[in-house]
Amino acid sequence: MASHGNGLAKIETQKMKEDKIICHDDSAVPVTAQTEDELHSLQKKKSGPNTPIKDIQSAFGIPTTEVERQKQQLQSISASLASLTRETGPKVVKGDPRVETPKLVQASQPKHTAAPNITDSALKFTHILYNLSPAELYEQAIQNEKGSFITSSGALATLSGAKTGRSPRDKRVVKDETTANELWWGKGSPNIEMDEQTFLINRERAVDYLCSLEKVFVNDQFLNWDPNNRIKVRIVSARAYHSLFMHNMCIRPTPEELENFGTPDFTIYNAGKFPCNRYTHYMTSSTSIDINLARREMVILGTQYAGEMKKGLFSLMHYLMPKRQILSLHSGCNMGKEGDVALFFGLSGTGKTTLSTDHNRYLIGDDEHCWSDHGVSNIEGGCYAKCIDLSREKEPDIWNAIKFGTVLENVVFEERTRQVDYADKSVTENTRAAYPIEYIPNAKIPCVGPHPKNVILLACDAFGVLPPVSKLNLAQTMYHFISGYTALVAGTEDGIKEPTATFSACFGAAFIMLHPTKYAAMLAEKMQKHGATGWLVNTGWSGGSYGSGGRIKLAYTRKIIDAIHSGELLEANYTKTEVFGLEIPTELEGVPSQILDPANTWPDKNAYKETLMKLGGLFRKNFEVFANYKIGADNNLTEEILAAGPNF
Ligand SMILES: Nc1ncnc2c1ncn2[C@@H]1O[C@H](COP(=O)(O)OP(=O)(O)OP(=O)(O)O)[C@@H](O)[C@H]1O
Ligand SMILES: O=C([O-])CC(=O)C(=O)O
Ligand SMILES: [Ca+2]
Ligand SMILES: [Mn+2]
Repeated sequence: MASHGNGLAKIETQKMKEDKIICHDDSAVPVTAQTEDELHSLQKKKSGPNTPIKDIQSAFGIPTTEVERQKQQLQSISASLASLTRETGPKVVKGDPRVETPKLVQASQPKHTAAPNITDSALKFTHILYNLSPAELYEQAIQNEKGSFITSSGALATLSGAKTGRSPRDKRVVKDETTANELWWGKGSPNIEMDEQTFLINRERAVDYLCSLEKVFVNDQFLNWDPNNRIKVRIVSARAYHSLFMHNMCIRPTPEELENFGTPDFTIYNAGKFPCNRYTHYMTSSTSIDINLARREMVILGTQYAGEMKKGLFSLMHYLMPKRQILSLHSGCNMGKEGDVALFFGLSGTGKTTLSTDHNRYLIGDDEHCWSDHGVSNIEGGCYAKCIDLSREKEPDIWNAIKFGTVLENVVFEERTRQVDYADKSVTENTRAAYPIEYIPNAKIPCVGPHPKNVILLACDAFGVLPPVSKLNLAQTMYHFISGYTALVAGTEDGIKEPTATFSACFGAAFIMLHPTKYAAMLAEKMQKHGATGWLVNTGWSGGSYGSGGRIKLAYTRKIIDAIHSGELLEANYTKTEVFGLEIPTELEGVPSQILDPANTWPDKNAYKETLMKLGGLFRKNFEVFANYKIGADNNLTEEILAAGPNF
């Protein structure tokens, strides 16, 4: 070996035979790409109509009809985003500017012959990210939206900003000649009026904001699994978080359905954090959620809480469906192996999602349904579960649904491992997971079912005086449905910090559009016709009020619900409670008998009686406004309902 100056031997490469020339452990054929760009372009395969075609002129092999269709689709989006006050702009282009810059599909713009009033906004391009996939939305969120992270289970953690719940006091509905007569206005109603002109001002504000952005997200999706009553919705939003949330919560079109989507029936303009102008008439804060039924549009300004979109669409359904003799319901819904369907009504936090998600039954949906002459259908394509104190043991199906694709709102996680701490309320109590319904293993797809057999009214009674379960007759069911009692659990509605007794007609006064008695009459008619049994289940306190007693164990509530489904509870022995006159079972397998009657659980009997009377009084007072309304065609029913309230 030849020695060099530094004393080390020079390594000589031996001449080898052809097959031994290169010494490597890589048996694969090397890439054929000549440049890095070329290599990266190999990575992505072209797919369905969601991917913009690169260049119309050289769209080799793509039929002109496809080019035409894409153009039409873009023109439709362009029309959605058009200013109502200016003649030009924005120019909309499909695709992410950073990824697709040189070759984009562009809507043909109207020709302007040396327009003297040309503006900068008319010269600007707005890039449209149309029905992106969850993976693409993850990338968009992580690149552009602070507070977006992948958790250890693969979910996308996001922050909803200053608002971590809905803002019902900032909701406005346009009052015009039609809606003035059709909708429920005034005391107790969720519909606070605004005029058409103000709506247009807010609409323009949202559209201008959205078009001023480099890119906006557009989702074209469906509501309602009943094919005869499907509604096409378009959601225009500023954040990937919003786009992924709605991707999960609305029904996802197949590529074929998307191709033939056409014009939407309803459009949401979600400007997120961009506020409304408080000098505008009717505006009382910098948040505004505006519904215009005639224009089939909704505008969101000054809140990024995604639940506003979900519940805004639910309000729309509460208007559209009753017109077709279909009852819209703020309820969960599941079905047993024998095809027995149960509805779970209840206000926020009472257990609709938790109790309709049941390993032994098929999940039809967790929150919003329709009941037509053909049975029930889910309005949505996903679930929106509370996740405060979520545990794998108590709620395994929800736990397992929190994986890739799921939006996790406002949760706290360990900095490095990204392990979520579901007990942490640092951001809010109202932490939420939004996931597609098929993430629940026993989801029933399509999400439809036969007529309900059981109608379960859930109340989270913070007073601790309502029994864990009572069997209701029809009049009692209607009384409690119209009352819509619960103790609102902190957080879902902005500004409410601890449980307080609330009454919310139809268990959803924030979303109904017509007078509560209209929905109640439809429910009574349907329950009677299909022989459904009503139940009142208290998922709240036992052994004392909030502060002294404790919340009824979820395991006991599940046993109660099981006994309702199986028919076992119908066969039980019953006694009647004082004041509310509720039929309560004396025994129920798996549940300690002494908790079935709340009178037995309170250490202080006088305190119990006092609290019971107090709640009875609150029910009475609340019902006064309904005393003058007739429910359905039958006068007897109205009287029976009035008599079904507390008696003392
Ligand atoms: N006995 C019980 N029954 C039902 N839920 C209980 C019970 N005890 C505690 N909980 C908890 O109460 C919460 C019920 O919330 P859930 O998400 O089911 O409400 P929801 O009715 O679906 O509300 P929303 O309409 O806001 O989605 C869950 O966090 C659940 O774990
Ligand atoms: O809308 C929300 O934020 C959550 C929800 O389901 C409800 O409040 O009923
Ligand atoms: Ca829910
Ligand atoms: Mn709800």
